[in-house]
Amino acid sequence: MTTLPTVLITGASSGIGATYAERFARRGHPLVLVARDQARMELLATRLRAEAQVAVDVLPADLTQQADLARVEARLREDASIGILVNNAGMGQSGAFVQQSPDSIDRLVMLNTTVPTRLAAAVAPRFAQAGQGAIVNIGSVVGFAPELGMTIYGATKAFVLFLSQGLHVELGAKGVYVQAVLPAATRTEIWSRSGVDINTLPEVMEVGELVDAALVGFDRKELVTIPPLHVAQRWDGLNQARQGLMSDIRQAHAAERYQPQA
Ligand SMILES: NC(=O)C1=CN([C@@H]2O[C@H](COP(=O)(O)OP(=O)(O)OC[C@H]3O[C@@H](n4cnc5c(N)ncnc54)[C@H](OP(=O)(O)O)[C@@H]3O)[C@@H](O)[C@H]2O)C=CC1
Ligand SMILES: N[C@@H](C=O)C(=O)O
Repeated sequence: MTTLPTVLITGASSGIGATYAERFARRGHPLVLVARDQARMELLATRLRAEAQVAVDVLPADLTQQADLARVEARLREDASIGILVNNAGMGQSGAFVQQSPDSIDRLVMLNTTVPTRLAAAVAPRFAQAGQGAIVNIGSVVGFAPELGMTIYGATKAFVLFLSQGLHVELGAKGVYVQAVLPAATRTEIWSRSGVDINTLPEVMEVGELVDAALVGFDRKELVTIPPLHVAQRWDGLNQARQGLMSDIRQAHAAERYQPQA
């Protein structure tokens, strides 16, 4: 009998993370749940142990606190049963750019960028050494859309996409699978937590549909999975345009249009 890898999921107390926990439990994977709300994770863990007969550990952590983050990193480094990391914990942006305080900027950037990077860095050497393992990073289509006015949030999600692509380049050949999942508006608490009434959004995906679609991409070993993107060629076109742009970067001289006029 093969033992399925344990899945460590951050932000597992609600929304997308809790739904990943449920889906991976149904597939028979043991779980480690990470978030701040211990009572909520214990309830979920009790239900999943009973429903799916899997081992579920609860690891409470405020990932914006260095000591808590270090504990989760240590678990990822030392627990060889963990074979899948789902970097899902994240927060939305409350208010416009000019309303941000230094603290709110630090928290948002840390949770959405530093934390997934540090956790990936904690587990990657072990996965690379083993020649297997998966890192799933939850980005957002907002990372494509500065027009939406969620400047810092969108920038963090653009970072998550780049991080995932870079990790794929560095770790893919070593047997480590990396997936970026880019949801659009999905029915979770992130909206109320950031002061947005979800009922004002024109369209919202249900969280179960989002995670099931993301897992279709996971099973196909897709690098980038965008469940709400209905025309897949749009992504291919964007990627080709990016590669075309790079082929016209010649670093020895400035382009003709920037040559000072005599
Ligand atoms: N819902 C949407 O429309 C979209 C969401 N996303 C992304 O999906 C991911 C999950 O969000 P979603 O499920 O929607 O929202 P939720 O608010 O439901 O979930 C966020 C999770 O992150 C945890 N979390 C928040 N702050 C911290 C912290 N400081 N330390 C540890 N855990 C923390 C929360 O748990 P606790 O409070 O217990 O700590 C919760 O489990 C995020 O990265 C988000 O950016 C992307 C695109 C669209
Ligand atoms: N979670 C949303 C913004 O706050 C999104 O990424 O669509």
